[in-house]
Amino acid sequence: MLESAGEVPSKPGRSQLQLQQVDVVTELGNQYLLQNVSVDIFTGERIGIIGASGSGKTTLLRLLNRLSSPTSGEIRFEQKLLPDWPVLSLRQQLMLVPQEPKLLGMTVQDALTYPLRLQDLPESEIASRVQTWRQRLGIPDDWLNSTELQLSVGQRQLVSLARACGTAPKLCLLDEPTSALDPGTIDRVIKALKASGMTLVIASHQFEFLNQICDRILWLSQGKLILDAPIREINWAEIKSELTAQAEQDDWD
Ligand SMILES: Nc1ncnc2c1ncn2[C@@H]1O[C@H](COP(=O)(O)OP(=O)(O)OP(=O)(O)O)[C@@H](O)[C@H]1O
Repeated sequence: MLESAGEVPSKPGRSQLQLQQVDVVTELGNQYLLQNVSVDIFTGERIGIIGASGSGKTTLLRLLNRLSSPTSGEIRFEQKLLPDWPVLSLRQQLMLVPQEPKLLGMTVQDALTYPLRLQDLPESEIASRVQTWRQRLGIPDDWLNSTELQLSVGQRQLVSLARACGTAPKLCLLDEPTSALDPGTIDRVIKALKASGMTLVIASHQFEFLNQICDRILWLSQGKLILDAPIREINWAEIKSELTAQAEQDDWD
């Protein structure tokens, strides 16, 4: 039996991110990657996005970070349309941690401090934030001079999570953040992210992880939002069996 994250707050905070009737159509115009997606996300919520491979989870996260634009529909962050935000300012507040994190040739130490220097923070604040997130996520001293070539995928995931969280974004978009992490490290990530108070939107195939951290689940199927429900209403066994049946059907098609 999965132990859930708990009740959704009865009075959520201010609406922070809104999608209204969002469509994304391929360049050739022959396939919907997202179709008529409308969602309202509130400050401090932790949202999980589930769905089969290719169902549109990454497409949605990239849209929210303005790495791509919807074909139609509107997206607002803090009540302002995304195209009206200066892109750097938007990405500092609404940060994406991609599925395959890169350190761009930097050492771990430089990767952790670089985005904080871009924010012009005092050195003491930079050191304190790096230390805090290294401790929360368990990043040891002996990784600091390594580059991504010397790190495992899971180690890179942890570093890119620490790098993003250190900048204290208002909302963090996480694409498969724990896919390569061991169970003990996943527990540590859950504790750290919950304690941060950030709004989180997490795409993941790891139901146990989502169940422990999220208070609401969105289910995408072939680009359509087919479920938007609080965690207490989620029947994981049913979802798993539907996804398995769908995958078997896809194998036959
Ligand atoms: N630029 C593009 N042009 C055409 N098709 C695309 C483009 N980008 C993504 N797709 C397709 O869009 C669909 C959704 O992809 P997406 O990466 O969002 O899925 P996902 O749910 O994140 O999958 P996974 O769980 O495997 O990460 C897939 O069928 C993919 O092949």
